[in-house]
Amino acid sequence: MKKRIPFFAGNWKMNKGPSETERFVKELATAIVGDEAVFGAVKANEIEIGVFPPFVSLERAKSAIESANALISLGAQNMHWEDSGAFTGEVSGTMIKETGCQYVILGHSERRHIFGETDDMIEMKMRKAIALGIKPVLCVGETLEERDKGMTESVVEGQLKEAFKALGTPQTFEIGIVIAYEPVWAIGTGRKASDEDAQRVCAFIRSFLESNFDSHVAQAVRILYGGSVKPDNAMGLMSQQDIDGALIGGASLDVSSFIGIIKNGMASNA
Ligand SMILES: O=C(CO)COP(=O)(O)O
Repeated sequence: MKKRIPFFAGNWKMNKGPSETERFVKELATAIVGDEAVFGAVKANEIEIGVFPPFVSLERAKSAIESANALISLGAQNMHWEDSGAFTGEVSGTMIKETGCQYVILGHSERRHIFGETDDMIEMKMRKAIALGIKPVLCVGETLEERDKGMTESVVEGQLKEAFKALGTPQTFEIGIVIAYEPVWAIGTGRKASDEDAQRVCAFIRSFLESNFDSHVAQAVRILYGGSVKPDNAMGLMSQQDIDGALIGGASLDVSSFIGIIKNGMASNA
């Protein structure tokens, strides 16, 4: 039996402006509150549900969550490592904190590959988020080419080492750092990693935490899988020992499929 609280997190990417966000959060809240099993589990702190809207929709999401009393966590998809300054187009951690974010996704492969984010940038963001009390959801994962060359573990290990290089102590993790294993080739492709492959890499991440920090950290940190998660494949994933939830892109944009993932995932959380 896993002791960690399963986390079902919807990364909306560049979808849903403020009006659509408000509509969606209301609909999601109604679905959560209206489902006794789901709402009971959320209230008892047995599962966590989170949404990660675009920056401009965060404030609207926050007020919709509050007025619905639906116990939905809120996060941003990125942040800058400085508090303020001449960084045209950027948004700081202090700003997302002020809008009510408890979480921030850092190092998503779309940021790394499309926008050229480096391990150094991600490391600075990690440190800043933690200093501000925002929980990072650190994304790691290999490309198809790296996978085909048998480099999955070495790529993931390199990304973890870089992200945590200045965060030397187990105490750092007390804030509730989350790690998401997202193989790049599985994102938005409909080609989910097999349950066994996803489990193998998530177990590898846990062993990295054990050897670089301590066994308490390794047992406490939640490790999510992301990449083409859908209602019909959530059961197999959530029955894996080291997978504590999902970071969901496309299927989180629709209330019924998001709820479907949560329900199926809850049913099989080993
Ligand atoms: O990138 C993802 C979540 O961060 C996964 O996206 P999809 O669920 O659309 O494959």
